[in-house]
Amino acid sequence: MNQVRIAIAGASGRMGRMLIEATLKADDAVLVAAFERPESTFIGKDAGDLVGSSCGVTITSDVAEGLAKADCLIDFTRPEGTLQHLALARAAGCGMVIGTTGFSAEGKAEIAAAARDIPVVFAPNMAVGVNAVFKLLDVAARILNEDYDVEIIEAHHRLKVDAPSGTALRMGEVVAGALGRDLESCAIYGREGVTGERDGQTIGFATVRGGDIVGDHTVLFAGIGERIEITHKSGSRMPYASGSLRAARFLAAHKAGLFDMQDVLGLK
Ligand SMILES: NC(=O)C1=CN([C@@H]2O[C@H](COP(=O)(O)OP(=O)(O)OC[C@H]3O[C@@H](n4cnc5c(N)ncnc54)[C@H](O)[C@@H]3O)[C@@H](O)[C@H]2O)C=CC1
Ligand SMILES: O=C(O)C1=N[C@H](C(=O)O)C[C@H](O)C1
Repeated sequence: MNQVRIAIAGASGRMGRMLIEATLKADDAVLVAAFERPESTFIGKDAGDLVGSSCGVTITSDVAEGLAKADCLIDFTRPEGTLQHLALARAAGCGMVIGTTGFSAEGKAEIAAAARDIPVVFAPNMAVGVNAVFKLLDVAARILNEDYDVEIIEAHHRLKVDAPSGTALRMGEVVAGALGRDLESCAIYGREGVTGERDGQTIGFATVRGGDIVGDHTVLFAGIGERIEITHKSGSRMPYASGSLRAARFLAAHKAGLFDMQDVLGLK
């Protein structure tokens, strides 16, 4: 069996550790490199030690050298880190799975440009269940159409730095697309003071941050006399890691191109 050679950026992060664990457990993938920032106290440590089983891969900040051994870089870091890694992956001809959220429009354009040379899966949520929910939202929005007010509520742990979550924003894009609206012009990110009555064309977002909530998302369609709520709740980060490995295997069959998890799961 040809094993996919995986490099992981942000190795000591919440997702980095989960990805190391998932890769070490997979029969068809092998961990070949693990990266951290130069100032990290984890540099020089065995990546496997982060999940309780040494594996002989030393955490390094030399991304270019590590990528020379890899088929795919899985990156869950921060936009600025991901974009630096992207340039190195492009130079090395290495595929990339990008789970990082919070990119500006310019950052997204950089990813699209790099994907002309290397294969990239870029998705705000790698979990199969969330990607199923994206499809359900499209169907629900088309059926309910203009008669229901749409509000998107998300909750995450206290350490999350971007808001609304990438997943909530994608949910907004799916619903807006189904209703023929442009999310950029119809999104309302929070309300305060005398806001006036609700404009039926808007899509509202509400963000909750606290404790160790892994990730909850609800899309509420509020009508007259009834409400529909479509909810996904994450109990673990492992579905994100398993989905990322699935994306890495998918990339092995592609030379270049920008994909998301809907492509990986055959949902388009
Ligand atoms: N697409 C998906 O399915 C999911 C996406 N995420 C996203 O992944 C990202 C990371 O999430 P967590 O693991 O919870 O964060 P975290 O804070 O636990 O880990 C981030 C890691 O990236 C490293 N890092 C930060 N800035 C860097 C830079 N400039 N260069 C290189 N490395 C850098 C940190 O040292 C750390 O190891 C976030 O954007 C989050 O929203 C998280 C879970 C699922
Ligand atoms: O930061 C997180 O934790 C998560 N981030 C992603 C997002 O912003 O949507 C995915 C998931 O919700 C967990």
